[in-house]
Amino acid sequence: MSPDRTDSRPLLDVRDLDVAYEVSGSSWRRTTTTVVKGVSFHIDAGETYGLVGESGSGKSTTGRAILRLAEVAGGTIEFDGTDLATLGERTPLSYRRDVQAVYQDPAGSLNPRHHVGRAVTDALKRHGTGDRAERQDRAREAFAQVGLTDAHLSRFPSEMSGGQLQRVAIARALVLEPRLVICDEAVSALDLSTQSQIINLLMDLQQASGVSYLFITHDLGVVRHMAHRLGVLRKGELIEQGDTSAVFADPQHEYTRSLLAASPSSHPEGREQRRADRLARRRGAAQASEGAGGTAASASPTAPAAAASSPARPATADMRQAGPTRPMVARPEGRA
Ligand SMILES: Nc1ncnc2c1ncn2[C@@H]1O[C@H](COP(=O)(O)OP(=O)(O)OP(=O)(O)O)[C@@H](O)[C@H]1O
Repeated sequence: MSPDRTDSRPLLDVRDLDVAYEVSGSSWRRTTTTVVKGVSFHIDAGETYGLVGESGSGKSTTGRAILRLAEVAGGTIEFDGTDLATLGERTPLSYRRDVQAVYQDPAGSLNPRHHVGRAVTDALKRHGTGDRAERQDRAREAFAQVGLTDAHLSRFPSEMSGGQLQRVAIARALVLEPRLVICDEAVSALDLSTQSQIINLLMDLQQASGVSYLFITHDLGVVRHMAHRLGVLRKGELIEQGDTSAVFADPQHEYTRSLLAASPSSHPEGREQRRADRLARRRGAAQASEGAGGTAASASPTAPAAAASSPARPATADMRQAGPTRPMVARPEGRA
């Protein structure tokens, strides 16, 4: 299913969000510190919104507020037109089903004594889905969707790799057919090749189901490939947001520029580009020493061309629908 929009209302609408944590346990004097300040953004159906910023900038806290795990001190969060503040203290099952999360450490959320298949069947059971046989069928289907086999269902977490466990976490989230998945550093702990596989898997699943992602990461390279739009958090404030390609091409804020400048060192695309640059330099040097005197560009059409033609692509990723060429989801008028 493609992410067709039938109306202009975003799936998630966060407005002027403040989140504060209590920093003093004293019963007579409650001291709080506001770590998310006046943050506003929206996510449309079928869209990926990247939330980036350095450590401690409030990315996870924003995700936690949407999941109702952190108290909203100001502003509103609307999901499909419903203000979460009106839902009452106990989060309704329907909301818990609609909004799922995938975290950095999948093993941490899996019971080491249970087969991983049970994580999926238990999720279905908690939400009252089907009988035992149906839940097992659904788990099998979900595993197949994320590239795992029936044999994986009866493995323990300790018998699986990090990438396989992340697939289990994704299967567990998606089997509930959520409308929004908050991916909080969901690929950060994976090696580059597995990271690319999981990113492509998430993008494929989005294409198939129309699910939206809030993709929280400090890795700008990942966001560049995943996100239709992105927001940059700094010290709890959203200092810049816009279409991913526009922000990368022309960052408006000095802080965004410094983040972008710092990102090549932490991402495969940077490594790939540096590798190509190194190759080009070596070839240039070799030519110079042979007395050819050619530049790297003239000496080696392939290396600089590779660097120039794929400035934004991780070396290991299958970027079928990367960044700017991905079909954009229609946005309501006047929105960032
Ligand atoms: N439970 C808590 N109680 C008090 N302060 C907290 C709590 N959780 C987070 N903080 C503080 O809130 C700020 C934002 O933290 P948050 O985890 O949202 O940042 P982040 O951008 O996700 O960082 P990282 O990339 O390191 O995960 C930090 O200063 C952090 O120390």
